[in-house]
Amino acid sequence: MPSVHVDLADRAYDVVVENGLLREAGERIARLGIGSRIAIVSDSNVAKHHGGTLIGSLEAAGFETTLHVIPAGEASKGFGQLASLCSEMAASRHDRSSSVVALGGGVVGDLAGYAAASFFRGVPLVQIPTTIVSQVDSSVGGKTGINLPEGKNLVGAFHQPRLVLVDPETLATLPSRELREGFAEVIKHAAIRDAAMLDELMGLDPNSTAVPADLIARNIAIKARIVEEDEHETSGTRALLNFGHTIGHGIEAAVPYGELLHGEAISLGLRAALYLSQKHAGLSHDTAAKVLGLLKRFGLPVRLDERITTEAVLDRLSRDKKFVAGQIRFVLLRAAGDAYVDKSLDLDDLREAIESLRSEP
Ligand SMILES: NC(=O)c1ccc[n+]([C@@H]2O[C@H](COP(=O)([O-])OP(=O)(O)OC[C@H]3O[C@@H](n4cnc5c(N)ncnc54)[C@H](O)[C@@H]3O)[C@@H](O)[C@H]2O)c1
Ligand SMILES: O=C(O)C(=O)C[C@@H](O)[C@H](O)[C@H](O)COP(=O)(O)O
Ligand SMILES: [Zn+2]
Repeated sequence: MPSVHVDLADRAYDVVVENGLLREAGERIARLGIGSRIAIVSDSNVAKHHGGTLIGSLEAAGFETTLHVIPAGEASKGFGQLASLCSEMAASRHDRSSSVVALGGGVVGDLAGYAAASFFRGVPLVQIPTTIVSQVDSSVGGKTGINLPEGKNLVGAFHQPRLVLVDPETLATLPSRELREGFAEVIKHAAIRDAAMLDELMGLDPNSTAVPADLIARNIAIKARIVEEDEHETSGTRALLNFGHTIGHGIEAAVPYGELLHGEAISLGLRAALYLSQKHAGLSHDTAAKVLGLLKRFGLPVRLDERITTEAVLDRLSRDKKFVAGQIRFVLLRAAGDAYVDKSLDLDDLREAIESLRSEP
């Protein structure tokens, strides 16, 4: 079964992808040689389906565990839940010999990851992702953090996990909306780095939770190679993973958190980025249509709800980390698999792209 090594000097780790892996989590984590106490962080849906299996496996391997369950959904990725989680960990007498295991989607992974980065100034983190978004994207690369009302992911830290355990079988319990949203990140990876995957995705059943392990691993490898090149997003390579995210994050934050799932907002952001890529980067109509067709095939939104105003989206996106000294660093696509960071666009260009989302594609 596939495994991807993320080669980051003293922060290197493996991402293991294997059906049934959750049941082996205890054994695998024990091999890391970390302390014997573990704070498991999960959410109200995931804990119900998969918490028992994880606790059983960790305890069989000799770990002492505490379980910390946050309410499911994006609204939990904020200071309130971070504070409660850190307090619960302190009250449970966790210390520098403890580790955090995140069991859930990207919300759990980002929040628990940030708690691990900051509790006692940093404790080891293991990610066990249970959504497509988290299996192909958020559990890998070390971005952790929380949202502010002003915008997405505005507070956080880089904290690489010590191990990532991806069990595709955990996707069996994922509802269909949450399954489909994950493909926005898969389509993003294909668009920026793997033109062949765009064609292959046409043959995938959008409603099946039996997502092939090798497709998940291929996405992880795309992300891992980019992260190895530019771990802290300083050279610009890692910014390519933000394709569709400038306007997407603006849309996600313009409505109450959780109303739109991350992948749904990114789908809209991808359509807007395709519009700008055709206009400013010479992207062909055929390639733009192919990517857009995939978003539609996976049932992702491509039209912006009229209740979401363009000004609200611009307000949120203008606080994004990709704005540096007033300049927008926007990811455009020249061709399938060929993305770059453009610095020539202004807010009027973005306004036009948001407006383009009002029409039927
Ligand atoms: N750190 C990164 O690099 C990175 C990358 C991509 C996304 N993100 C972040 O990830 C978040 C989105 O993650 P998400 O889409 O996984 O959302 P999520 O974590 O909210 O999960 C979506 C829903 O699915 C439920 N769920 C999760 N796994 C389940 C399972 N196996 N069975 C049944 N229900 C399950 C959850 O309870 C939740 O209701 C956003 O906050 C986004 O900003 C971070
Ligand atoms: O890992 C990255 O780098 C990404 O950009 C992956 C994105 O899919 C993800 O949504 C990430 O959280 C965005 O990060 P941000 O720094 O733009 O907030
Ligand atoms: Zn994303």
